[in-house]
Amino acid sequence: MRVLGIEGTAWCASAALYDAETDSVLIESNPYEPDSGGIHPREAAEHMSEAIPEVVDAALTAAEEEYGPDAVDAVAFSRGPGLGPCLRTVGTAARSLAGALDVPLVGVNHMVAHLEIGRHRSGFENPVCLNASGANAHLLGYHDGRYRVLGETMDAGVGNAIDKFTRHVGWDHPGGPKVEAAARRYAEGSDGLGGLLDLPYVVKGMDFSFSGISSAANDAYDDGVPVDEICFSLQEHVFAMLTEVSERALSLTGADELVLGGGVAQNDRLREMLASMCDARGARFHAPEPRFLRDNAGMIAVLGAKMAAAGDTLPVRESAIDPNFRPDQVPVTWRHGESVARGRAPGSDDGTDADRRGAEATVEIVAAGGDSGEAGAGAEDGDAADRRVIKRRVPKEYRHPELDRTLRRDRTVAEARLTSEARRAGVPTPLVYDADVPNATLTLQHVGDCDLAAALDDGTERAAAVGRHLARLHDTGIVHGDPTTRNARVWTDALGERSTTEERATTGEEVSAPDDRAALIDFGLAYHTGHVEDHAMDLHVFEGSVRATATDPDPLIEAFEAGYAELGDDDVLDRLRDVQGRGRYR
Ligand SMILES: C[C@@H](O)[C@H](NC(=O)OP(=O)(O)OC[C@H]1O[C@@H](n2cnc3c(N)ncnc32)[C@H](O)[C@@H]1O)C(=O)O
Ligand SMILES: Nc1ncnc2c1ncn2[C@@H]1O[C@H](COP(=O)(O)OP(=O)(O)OP(=O)(O)O)[C@@H](O)[C@H]1O
Ligand SMILES: [Fe+2]
Repeated sequence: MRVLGIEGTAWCASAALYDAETDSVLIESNPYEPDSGGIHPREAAEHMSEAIPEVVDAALTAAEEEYGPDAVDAVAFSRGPGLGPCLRTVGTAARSLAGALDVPLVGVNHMVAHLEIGRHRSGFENPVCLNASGANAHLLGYHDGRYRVLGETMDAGVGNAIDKFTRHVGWDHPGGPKVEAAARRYAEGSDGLGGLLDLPYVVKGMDFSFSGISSAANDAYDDGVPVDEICFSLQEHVFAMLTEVSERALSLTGADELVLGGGVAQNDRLREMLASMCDARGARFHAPEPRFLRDNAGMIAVLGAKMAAAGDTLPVRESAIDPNFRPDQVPVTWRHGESVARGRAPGSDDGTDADRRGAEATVEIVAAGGDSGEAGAGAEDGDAADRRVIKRRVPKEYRHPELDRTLRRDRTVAEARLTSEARRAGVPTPLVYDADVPNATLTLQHVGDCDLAAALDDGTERAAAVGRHLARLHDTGIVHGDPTTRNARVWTDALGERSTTEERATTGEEVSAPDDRAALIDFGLAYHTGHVEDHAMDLHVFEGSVRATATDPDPLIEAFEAGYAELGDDDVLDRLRDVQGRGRYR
């Protein structure tokens, strides 16, 4: 099969021919280069009108020279996301070409193409994908016929966040390569260990935000901080955030393969950090060559061929473009019926016997021994009575040592403090026996029999309990920051069997029986806030983790929201709808 692909979502007019038999890709591109400032949508659309016919003609001529008049079996095009006027030009060109050649039309989601090209080139079976492009930044994982958005930016795309700073400085578009060069200059001038500006680092579970860091970088420039130092610090923070959430996604899904896509993936430092993180956890990492990273029609043609082979073609009347086309809207027809093995099924390692490794920390489970009065007072009844957890936030090689120290210290302090505060607010959490801040190590009570992730099949009661726990937490002005199915621990004995005395004794509250079936752990990203938006994000993060790991997420999510509604604020649930409805592809 040979497919002609057309791309033109924003800046790159491109056409490509993919020959599936030889796995060869020929790409013809013509980029739009703004005279000043960023991408102007009108100018970009004018560029597409001129350049798309040219690149299509060049690709088609090359195809017919090599393969004769029947060179093309299907025409694939980027349907979205992207700028409406640009997408319309591409759509029109694709429809008329498919008509003229009398071949099927394939509508490709541009972000899924950024993912699939990495999967295709690496040969990985079921990777998590980090899309680091101009207008987007998100993590995708395949589950049950769809690519789920495991985490994403809460505001700007990663390239746009960097370009916002370079525009402020007066540099030409695109800014990313210039920031990379300036950062390298700075690192070389200081043996890679140059001082780091303190910039906002915002991660909530697998979601993240760049708006604060772009503004802080602009302010630093206005205050006279040398621009190379700002570029270096900007990269160190932004890419560490992306690497951290990627590691969390690997940990949550149990995947052991990561692929990278998008224009920002051309950055050496980002690739270095991701490779280092994967190496440290025994995962495989792949970033395709640069011509497949920045926007290009090669990736559209390659995915187009897989879709066409699966019969996933479009009648012209249904081929409208979609500027807000999300990757999780796409039925993944070309992987239909695939049973995908994970390195480790989510939650299969239930943490009862083995030592654990989360995304941030190693967790060692130890017997407290007979010498501790504390453990006797607080520990669970039954077999696990004497077990404790030693949680060490290990240094991460991939991030700058200063940032690494700060994050490990701050999170250890936050976790010790807020785990205890939450407990006082009536939320079951482990007792904190010891906090060794210089070594970023906590000694905690061992709670639960397994992670909620391992008990989702029969988890509605527990999901409701987690909803009530978050409502109690929010009511005291705390957000958890990372309430995933791996950060809720549950007891697996039959409902009602377990005594509730311990919780009553420690919280002073009469908890209903199902509520002590689940405890919250891992308060390292928790903080105080009364903002409805932050509370809603907690719910959003939990639901995202359920969607990423449960076979049948809807009843769990319903139970979770009902639990939250019992004790929580309706405004938060309303805001959750808002958060969910917000398209980020503008
Ligand atoms: C929807 C579609 O139109 C959009 N396309 C897009 O954003 O172009 P892409 O080629 O994936 O990425 C361009 C971005 O990639 C950045 N970039 C390019 N080279 C870079 C480098 N060496 N370091 C950092 N950023 C870089 C640019 O500054 C620019 O922000 C997308 O994929 O989100
Ligand atoms: N107090 C505890 N009682 C029982 N098990 C625990 C406890 N603390 C941690 N664990 C186990 O260890 C795993 C990792 O712990 P934790 O989530 O605190 O680490 P982390 O590295 O911060 O993880 P992540 O960032 O991936 O959520 C948990 O999913 C759980 O299985
Ligand atoms: Fe792109």
